[in-house]
Amino acid sequence: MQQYLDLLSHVMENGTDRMDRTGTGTRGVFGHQMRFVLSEGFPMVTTKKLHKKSIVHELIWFLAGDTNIGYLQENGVKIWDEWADENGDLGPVYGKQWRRWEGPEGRVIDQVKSVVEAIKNNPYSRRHIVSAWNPADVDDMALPPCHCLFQFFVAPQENGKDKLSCQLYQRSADIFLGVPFNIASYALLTHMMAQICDLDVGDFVHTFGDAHIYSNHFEQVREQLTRAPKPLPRLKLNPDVTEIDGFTYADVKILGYEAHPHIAGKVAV
Ligand SMILES: Nc1nc(=O)c2c([nH]1)NC[C@@H]1CN(c3ccc(C(=O)N[C@@H](CCC(=O)O)C(=O)O)cc3)CN21
Ligand SMILES: O=c1ccn([C@H]2C[C@H](O)[C@@H](COP(=O)(O)O)O2)c(=O)[nH]1
Repeated sequence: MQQYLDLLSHVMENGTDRMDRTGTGTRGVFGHQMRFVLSEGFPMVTTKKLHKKSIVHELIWFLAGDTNIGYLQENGVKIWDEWADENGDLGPVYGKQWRRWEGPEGRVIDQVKSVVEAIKNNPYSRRHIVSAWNPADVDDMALPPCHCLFQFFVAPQENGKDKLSCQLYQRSADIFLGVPFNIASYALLTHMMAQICDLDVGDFVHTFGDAHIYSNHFEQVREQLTRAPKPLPRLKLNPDVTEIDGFTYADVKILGYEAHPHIAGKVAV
């Protein structure tokens, strides 16, 4: 995960200090890109311990089209608690847009299902896109989507089997708390999509708009930068799952995850 450590030190050294919506203050850059070759290991940050549970349950929750934190709470995942209303609702956030985008005349679009079909039937298309950024709905969301658009790309390999890559555009990124989750989440999604479409995994490309470190995370970041990255774990998905809606928590195994101790930080609300 040298790419992640490079981003931390790049922003610490070259970022611009600004005030932000939460009143905390950030140091940030505009525009950055990281690339993870998924066949080399599962990109989970090793310089602080991450909660596998939060990452996997959150993705399953997005894929279920759910926008109420009830499922997360039942599974001990608290990362969305601060943004939910008294009924646990977040408004039309990721799950809604991924699975039930509402178009004109009541048309409902399942972007995830459409992209699975398109990858299977027309793999080299340049239109394999899912957008969570729905301008008509943004004002009703508890938080406008940060990881707002992703695209898949299928390419031939010498072994004769095609491979699937994914690129995410993240408009706003909390590098210390959010980004380690976002990397692992999209890497997991890419593995799931590849299995469903009978493809190998290619790269996960992570592209950022405003990539920032909150000022109350500087100390934690300095600590992390003293730590040496460890070898990456491997992901093992249950090979019997053949549909994107078929994955449960038990179908996702992360093997050999060795990390430095957890470093706590306050989330800016
Ligand atoms: N400021 C901010 N940063 C974010 O990363 C973020 C938001 N807001 N709002 C919406 C979601 C919620 N996300 C979150 C929220 C909290 C943690 C967090 O507190 N992480 C701790 C504990 C993790 C756990 O309980 O599993 C960590 O140490 O990673 C991470 C991501 C990502 N998003
Ligand atoms: O998946 C996520 C979700 C949120 N974030 C961070 C990025 C920002 O620090 C805040 C959102 O605030 P805005 O004012 O709406 O940009 O949450 C993240 O890094 N990853």
